[in-house]
Amino acid sequence: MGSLPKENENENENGEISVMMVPFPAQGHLNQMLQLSCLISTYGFPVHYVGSAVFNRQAKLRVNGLNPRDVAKIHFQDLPVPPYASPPPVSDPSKKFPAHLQPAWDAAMSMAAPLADFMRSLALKHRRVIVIHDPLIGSVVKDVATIPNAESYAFNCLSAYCEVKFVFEMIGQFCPIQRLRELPLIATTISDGLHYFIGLQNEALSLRSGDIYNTCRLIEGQFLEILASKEIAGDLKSWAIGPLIPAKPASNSESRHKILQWLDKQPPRSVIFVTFGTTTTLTNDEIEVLAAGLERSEQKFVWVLREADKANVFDGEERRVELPPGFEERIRERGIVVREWVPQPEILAHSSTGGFMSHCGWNSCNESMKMGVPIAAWPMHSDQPTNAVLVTEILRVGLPVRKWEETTGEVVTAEMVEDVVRRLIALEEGGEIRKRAEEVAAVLRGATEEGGASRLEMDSFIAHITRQDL
Ligand SMILES: O=c1ccn([C@@H]2O[C@H](COP(=O)(O)OP(=O)(O)O[C@H]3O[C@H](CO)[C@@H](O)[C@H](O)[C@H]3O)[C@@H](O)[C@H]2O)c(=O)[nH]1
Repeated sequence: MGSLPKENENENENGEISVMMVPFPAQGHLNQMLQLSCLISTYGFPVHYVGSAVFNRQAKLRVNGLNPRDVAKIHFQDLPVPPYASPPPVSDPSKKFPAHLQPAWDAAMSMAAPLADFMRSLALKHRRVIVIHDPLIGSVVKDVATIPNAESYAFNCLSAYCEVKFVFEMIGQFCPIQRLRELPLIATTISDGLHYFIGLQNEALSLRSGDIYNTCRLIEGQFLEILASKEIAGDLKSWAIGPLIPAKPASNSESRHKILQWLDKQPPRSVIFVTFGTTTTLTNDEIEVLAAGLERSEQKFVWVLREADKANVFDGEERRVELPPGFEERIRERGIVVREWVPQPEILAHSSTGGFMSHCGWNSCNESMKMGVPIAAWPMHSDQPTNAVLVTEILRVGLPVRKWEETTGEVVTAEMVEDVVRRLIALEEGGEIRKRAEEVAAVLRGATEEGGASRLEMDSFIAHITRQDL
């Protein structure tokens, strides 16, 4: 274990409480945990962000929409993990789930012992230690049960709608929401390895003292109520405190990214932003279809063409994904393709961005909704098909590229891409969806400002963890 971190002077006010954050090692989870870390730190607590050196470095490097000054207040604690394989992602249309990340997740399980030492060291110095962990990695904090003045909370990085589907699937009971029953089991969209891994976390999850959700009660209230029911949550308290992504994303670099400079020159709401998170590897056929569809739509676009992350993003070169011959020359006047990491929240917040073709990872959904950008939903795996239904059918802030349950494998065509891009950017239908997206954005922004619904729940969580009952 590294040397114990120092705590800032401005943290004295609440110095009797120390908070430890334990993220699941994958980008879509690291950044939500970092956003929550920064929010908690504004209440004056020392916040320790705990993980392997590689994943802590990744979280810091890819700070997303957060103010670097706020991130600087977080104490990153590197814990040892054994070496693990970092193979390249697989491009297989029938297996979209990033099973190549499993070695990193398995290695993270060995953090339990050093993490327990760290918890104990904090527990000696503070009245109470609060451990906030991703439910996907709950077993590494199981020693919380042996420390009288420590308690743990699960921070759920999925939509409440998806959590409902997931929970009823896990307990094997009849899901009360018919639309969720119609969707394929989540277990069929993840790898067997992750399925087994999740099973390992469940026992430790029973130790938690409450649940935190990165969503807003004003848009997902009915699903949060199901999750809080006696049948599911017992007597556990829960708090919906999101979406955590700042409404005005801060820039994390000195210079303005070239995509933002390009967007500066485009008319308002004229550009579709196309990107599929950090766990998607498109097949060559999908790349061809997407390229042809974007070209035929005759709309402006920004396309981030990246492969899924490797288990160690610093390990070797990323494979360069190739486009159909001549594509980039033909679209030069109205499109831009990049292959590197981009400031996604800033791009979504740009006034020229009029739509977002997305795989519907929960971060992307939250970012898009908070910035008021309508979504063209092309889900790939895991929670994404469920999120796609949430945003297109329930919240009505997007259109499906395809209906997940009606198609399988390689069936998105260039015509489908062309059609959805036109409808979203150029046709009246898109205007109506945009209006709805702007309404939802106003609700979410209000909720996360001081005195708003999500911020009040955060205040309530803070009041709970600082209660005087020890
Ligand atoms: O060039 C890039 C690429 C990604 N991002 C950010 O990376 C995050 C990606 O997260 P998300 O949209 O949730 O997609 P995934 O990376 O695929 O996230 C995984 O984790 C999510 C949270 O559990 C799940 O909802 C997804 O299904 C799962 O694949 C977002 O914050 C993006 O803004 C960038 O800022 N720049």
